[in-house]
Amino acid sequence: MQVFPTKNRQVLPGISLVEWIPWNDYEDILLDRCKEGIARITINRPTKRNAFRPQTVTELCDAFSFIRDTVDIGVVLLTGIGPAKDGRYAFCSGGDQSVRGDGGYIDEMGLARLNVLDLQRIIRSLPKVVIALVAGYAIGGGQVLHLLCDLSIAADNAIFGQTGPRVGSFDGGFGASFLARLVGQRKAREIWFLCRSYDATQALTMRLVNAVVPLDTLEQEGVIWAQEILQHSPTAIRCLKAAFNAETDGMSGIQELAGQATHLFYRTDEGKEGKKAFLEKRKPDFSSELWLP
Ligand SMILES: CC(C)(COP(=O)(O)OP(=O)(O)OC[C@H]1O[C@@H](n2cnc3c(N)ncnc32)[C@H](O)[C@@H]1OP(=O)(O)O)[C@@H](O)C(=O)NCCC(=O)NCCSC(=O)c1cc(O)c2ccccc2c1O
Repeated sequence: MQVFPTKNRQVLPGISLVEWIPWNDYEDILLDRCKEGIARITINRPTKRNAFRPQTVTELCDAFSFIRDTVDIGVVLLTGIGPAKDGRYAFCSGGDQSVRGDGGYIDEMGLARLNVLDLQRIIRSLPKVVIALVAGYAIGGGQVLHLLCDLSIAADNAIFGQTGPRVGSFDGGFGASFLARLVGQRKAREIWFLCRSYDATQALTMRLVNAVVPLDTLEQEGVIWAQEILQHSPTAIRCLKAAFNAETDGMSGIQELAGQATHLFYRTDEGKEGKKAFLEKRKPDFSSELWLP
């Protein structure tokens, strides 16, 4: 992947606390990183209120995979570019209805896709912290994306809502069940059944977001939160994320948490002895290991 020359590109209003370095060339998104260990992904379709088409989602999946493999990045800020030419902001307005066909959203090959579901799982299982920075609309599948981020900071102009039952769609996965975990069954049913909009203060009250800040300080706040997280133990954070997921994500959540345990075990002398003995064609010697309480 190409690293471009330094150029601090602005995607939200306000002063940047870090220097963003463009990181890869995409059509629908912008991927930047800074030397402090933060990546920033920006949905860049302002004329559509940052709605996603299959290509947008493919690019987002690619960016998250790249971030996963970059060991000096610990936190990702996910946002939508703004303002649009009409002065309005959007985090993301969900699936691009203009390319919706029978069975999904039509990609360049003419295939109907719901590939945002893949993206949801990628964000969920990324062993790093993802923070949504929501300016303006987080609607439909865009509201679900913000929901799937570990933390969410809203600008004071943020508007959240579901439109599925109005536009003939629904997300019965994380979009319904994880929402209910966050805001409670009654509120989640209200959000989906009535398709109303909720402002940033209402979102904070129902615990849909962690904080509300002035629009001009949204990115700064995200960077400050990221910098605080980055001072802490990467292993503790990744195990905690897996532990939170295990509580809600069934067998795949347990798999993630167990994977972290295996990852740690492989780094111990005890774990290494098993492999070493196999390769040396001898019985493993675990006699120096203690059966700890
Ligand atoms: C987001 C809005 C409330 C903003 O309203 P506003 O009045 O500010 O702006 P406009 O409506 O005039 O929009 C400006 C401009 O953007 C276009 N646009 C906005 N949103 C979309 C969109 N989602 N798709 C395509 N285009 C969009 C709009 O047409 C205007 O274009 P012009 O050319 O006319 O200037 C409001 O725009 C709004 O309500 N948008 C639609 C929100 C919506 O219904 N989203 C889809 C929900 S369904 C979904 O997201 C979804 C996706 C999935 O992939 C799933 C997968 C699996 C399960 C479920 C899924 C799912 O539910």
